[in-house]
Amino acid sequence: MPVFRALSNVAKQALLAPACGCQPLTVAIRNISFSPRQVTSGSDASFHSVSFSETDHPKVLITGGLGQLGVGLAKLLRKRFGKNNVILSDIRKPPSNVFHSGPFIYSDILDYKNLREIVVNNRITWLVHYSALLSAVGEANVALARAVNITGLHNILDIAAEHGLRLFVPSTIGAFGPTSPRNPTPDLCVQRPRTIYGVSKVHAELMGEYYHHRYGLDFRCLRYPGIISADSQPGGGTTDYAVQIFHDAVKTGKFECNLKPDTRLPMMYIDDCLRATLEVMEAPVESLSMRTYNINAMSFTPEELANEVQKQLPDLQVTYEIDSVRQAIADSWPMNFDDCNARKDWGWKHDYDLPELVQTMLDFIGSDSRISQAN
Ligand SMILES: NC(=O)c1ccc[n+]([C@@H]2O[C@H](COP(=O)([O-])OP(=O)(O)OC[C@H]3O[C@@H](n4cnc5c(N)ncnc54)[C@H](O)[C@@H]3O)[C@@H](O)[C@H]2O)c1
Ligand SMILES: C[C@@H](O)[C@H](N)C(=O)O
Repeated sequence: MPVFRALSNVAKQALLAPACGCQPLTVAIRNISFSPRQVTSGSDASFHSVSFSETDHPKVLITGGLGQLGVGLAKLLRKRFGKNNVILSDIRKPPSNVFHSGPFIYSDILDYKNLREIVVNNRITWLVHYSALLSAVGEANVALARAVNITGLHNILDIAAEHGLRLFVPSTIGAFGPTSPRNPTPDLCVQRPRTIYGVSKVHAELMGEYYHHRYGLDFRCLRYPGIISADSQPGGGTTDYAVQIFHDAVKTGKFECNLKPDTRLPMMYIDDCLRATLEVMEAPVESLSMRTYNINAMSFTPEELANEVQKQLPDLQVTYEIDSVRQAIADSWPMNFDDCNARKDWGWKHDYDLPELVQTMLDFIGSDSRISQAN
């Protein structure tokens, strides 16, 4: 296929050419190889008949979409861009309500060709890369975390650069470490995390910014705090206690916390997190003075959270059984996040502080458990 060889040569030349900050190139990053599944008879005609009205909305692919955050993000983006313009993907089987709520596709981010085929066949323009192993599960399986969080990211970056996508990759408070300033932690400071999760996220921030400067990739990244949600379960992180306390408080009236009572960490309600993600993706390029931003909402300790929950459920009993792995991780993370650049550049503003968070979580979980008791 001469055309593929020619493109491949362009890619090689571009990679060898000196970096030029003023005129970034978007080129094929890898040697392009022909995938027979990519062009099938019958699909070709519709592939080329793009109507202009269709291009008004982005066509979004969310990887790792069945975790704590993906389903909620798909719901928000579908409301804005239309149901069929947002495709959720994961390697797990979706529950039936998710499967029936909009397009879902199997996608393993370690399978480069399959990923490229999905992007091409669906004419994806925005990619939200949520697949990852979080901090605690990452420490329990370093080899897998390295593969998913680092090799998987390389696939995503190359596909996004080759196809001119706008790419969102979340980072985390976990991208900082014990030598970072912890109270508050600014956007730019020492980043020497001690977890494979944190190391992989610093790598993602740097690689994304490098692809932006070198190839013109429209890379956008937010460092999320611990995210708290009522209708989706966290995937094995250090901040998971702040979700579990609500479920246990409502269901059993007892909660055993795996972090010390005075462990302070930045946290955010999921609605704020997902709205921030949409806002930074829609922000005009000229408003972005950086490509990786801290975002912040609140910061509390387990004791402060328990006190706030006890204002509504005074009988809640909290005990502490410390998990040494999670505690060591939490002790190396920021206590407070400085997000002044996000507020200044693209107008970031959170809605939920601790009292609103607690009220919202208890209302949701309380009504959910009343419904299941009635059924
Ligand atoms: N939830 C938080 O508190 C939080 C905070 C900071 C940053 N983040 C980041 O946001 C993103 C989403 O977080 P989450 O809480 O939804 O994570 P999660 O652990 O709940 O979900 C991750 C998803 O990735 C999928 N996955 C794993 N291996 C895969 C593979 N090879 N190919 C495709 N998918 C694969 C899993 O099946 C899972 O559904 C992650 O990148 C995470 O680092 C989350
Ligand atoms: C903070 C975040 O990245 C995730 N919730 C974790 O604890 O690993």
